[in-house]
Amino acid sequence: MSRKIVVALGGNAILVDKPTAEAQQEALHKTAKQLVKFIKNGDSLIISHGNGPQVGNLLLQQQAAESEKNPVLPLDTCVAMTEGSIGYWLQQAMREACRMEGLDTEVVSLVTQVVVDENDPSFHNPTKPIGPFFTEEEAKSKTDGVYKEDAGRGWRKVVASPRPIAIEEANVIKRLVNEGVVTISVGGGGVPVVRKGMKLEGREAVIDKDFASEKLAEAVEADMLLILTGVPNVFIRYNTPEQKKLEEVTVEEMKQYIADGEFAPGSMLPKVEAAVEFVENYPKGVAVISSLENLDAVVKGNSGTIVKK
Ligand SMILES: Nc1ncnc2c1ncn2[C@@H]1O[C@H](COP(=O)(O)OP(=O)(O)O)[C@@H](O)[C@H]1O
Ligand SMILES: NC(=O)OP(=O)(O)O
Repeated sequence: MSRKIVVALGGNAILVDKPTAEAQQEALHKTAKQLVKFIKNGDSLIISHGNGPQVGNLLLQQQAAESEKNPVLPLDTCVAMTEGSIGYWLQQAMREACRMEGLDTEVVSLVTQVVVDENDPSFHNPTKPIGPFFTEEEAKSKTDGVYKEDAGRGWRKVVASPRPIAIEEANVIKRLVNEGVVTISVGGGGVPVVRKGMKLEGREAVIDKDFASEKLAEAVEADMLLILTGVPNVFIRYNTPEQKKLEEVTVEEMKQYIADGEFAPGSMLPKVEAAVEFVENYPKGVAVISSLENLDAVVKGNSGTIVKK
């Protein structure tokens, strides 16, 4: 049976070790070889991806070269730039992976605008980590914004991350999906915009790609929201001797684990919250959190952490 699958690619699908264009393209070629298995299986793929490391690096490059003739561009524009660059790498990789399997599937990436509330409290409380990791000492000497500790992995710049409300280009994405085109959209969470009468205005922020992917999954009425990250399953009591793998979990059970504080805010919590939100808002669908390495089993539908009504 053909399924509509929104797959949200996490950091390790794009940036494995080196942040060079070449290394990221190589990682995306490996990712595409895995993802093409869904297409071979007859499924429709609706792809989204993160941009946290890339958008932070782009800002640093701009700051390093700043002059009157070469000003630093606003963050919403930088999100659009990274959505474009990663989208380009990914559409090239997906097209090649399809051809290698004898498939002539069309692939397109779209710079997507995502509507947010201009009064979202996150504009006054930055939480979204971007760019490279620093030591505490390095971070405390920075003067270009707020730096916070990121889930035990080091210190990173943090920026506002409003919740997505609607995807401006949802209808065109749906049309492309219905025509059998593999779409790459809401990359980096999409460009944050607010509605001002007839106009859309960009806002300096980075939307969480898991929440934006959830909105995308609702918009296309996906059978599955698949969040791919660095672990094959979500765990409770993670990183302790009593850690336990979650396999099939109901929305109510997952909500209880969230309330018990089982998931780290900067890493696993947004994924679990996005999974719960999708199944609550679109109960016909399921949400799966797993890793690229585990994809063969996920394609068969019996692996990863599966959140169901
Ligand atoms: N409860 C948990 N269960 C599984 N992994 C967890 C948990 N808490 C934190 N993690 C870590 O969070 C990571 C996912 O967050 P992150 O790397 O920020 O996401 P992304 O893959 O989108 O870049 C996992 O690879 C794992 O190392
Ligand atoms: N925008 C976003 O959520 O990016 P990461 O997943 O790379 O943090």
